Amino acid sequence: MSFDPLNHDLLRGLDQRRAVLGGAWVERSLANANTFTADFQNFITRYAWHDIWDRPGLPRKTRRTIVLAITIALGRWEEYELHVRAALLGDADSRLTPDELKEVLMQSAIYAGVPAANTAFAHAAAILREVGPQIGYTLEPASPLDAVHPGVGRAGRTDSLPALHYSVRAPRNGKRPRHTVVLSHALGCDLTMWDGLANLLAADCRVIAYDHRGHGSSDAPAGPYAMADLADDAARMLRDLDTGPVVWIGLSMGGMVGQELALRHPSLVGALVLAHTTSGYPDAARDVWQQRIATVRERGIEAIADAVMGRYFHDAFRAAHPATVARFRQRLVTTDAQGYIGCCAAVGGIDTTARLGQVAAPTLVLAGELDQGTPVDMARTLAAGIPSAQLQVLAGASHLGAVEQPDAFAAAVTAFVGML
Ligand SMILES: O=C(O)CC1=CCC(=O)O1
Repeated sequence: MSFDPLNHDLLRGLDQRRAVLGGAWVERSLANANTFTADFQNFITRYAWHDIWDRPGLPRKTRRTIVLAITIALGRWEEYELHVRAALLGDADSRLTPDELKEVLMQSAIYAGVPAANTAFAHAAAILREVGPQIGYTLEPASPLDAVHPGVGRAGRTDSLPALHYSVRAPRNGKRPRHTVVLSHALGCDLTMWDGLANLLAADCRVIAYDHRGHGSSDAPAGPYAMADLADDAARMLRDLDTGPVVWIGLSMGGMVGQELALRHPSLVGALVLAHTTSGYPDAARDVWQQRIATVRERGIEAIADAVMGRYFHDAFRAAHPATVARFRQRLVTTDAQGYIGCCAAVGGIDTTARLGQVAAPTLVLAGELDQGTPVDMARTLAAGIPSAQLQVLAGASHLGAVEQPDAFAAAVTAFVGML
């Protein structure tokens, strides 16, 4: 067997170390080695940089994150600073943005303790001041009083009445929003039904979610309401928030409000996603809405809750996701009964079919293959009536398709929004 004079592990380790920490730092460290430290440098290059960092099982970015968290937890500030700098300046695939670094530090505050995170923030801020110009980042003054959870957004209420509770997520990329998107929930739900989609869209859009009157934390005035009232509510909120034309994404009742908003306030609607919704019910179904109102009035929302869950989610979903169903059921039965009844009247009375031709906004109509509340035929009527509408049917979805099939729903919405 021939003897290979090269120590491949050492050379591989050096390559990896250069890739993670930068060539200049590694050359300096090699040049500074001496009779006392050279063995140790050789050892860590092979064992840390080759044996561990060269393992393909985790992406380099994940390994960077692990090192940051551990050095914070151990208070190894020299090593931490080295890796913060390297993480911010690293290659495009493995570098951390300042916002991602912030998230690592926030999480470390919980797992390693606030004093450790305090020091970690101070060191990282000093490094950001230094490398900011290289990575296009400027530390600006900002008040902790203005800080909001980025996964929830800034909550607010309209000054005008009935007061509507809403949340606004700013685009996470810090740039001008690509669009302002409004998420409008179904009957008996609230704005939290949109959390997943809202956070996805907030990558580059301003995202507003709100509670309809009679729902969530919005006011519940005495009913009955008409769909025009709910659309005028939305218009009022959008004017308060100075949105200009929005991409309206509404599911079921939220889609009905979207239609009426586009008809009554066309300048506020740039595009529409009408999901699991209808432009009108046949007479028999209108009677069913009147029966539902009577039942809730006499016996409360609890009396209809199981039937509603049966329409919102199909059997297999209910069996596989009992906690999700329980959460939506709890939301439904804790909805203000007067507000719920008021909205049932608006939903039962929806009647836009004859006016759909006036909807000018580009529209995506989404239907659930298994939806019994608003069957696919109702979606076909919408798509046929709205001049620039396209129809997409989500296979295997029932009424709350956005909850049953969040990925398919999000894919359809993001593809549509991406084309606007
Ligand atoms: O409550 C239902 O059964 C279905 C429904 C109609 C309007 C809405 O938002 O959900």
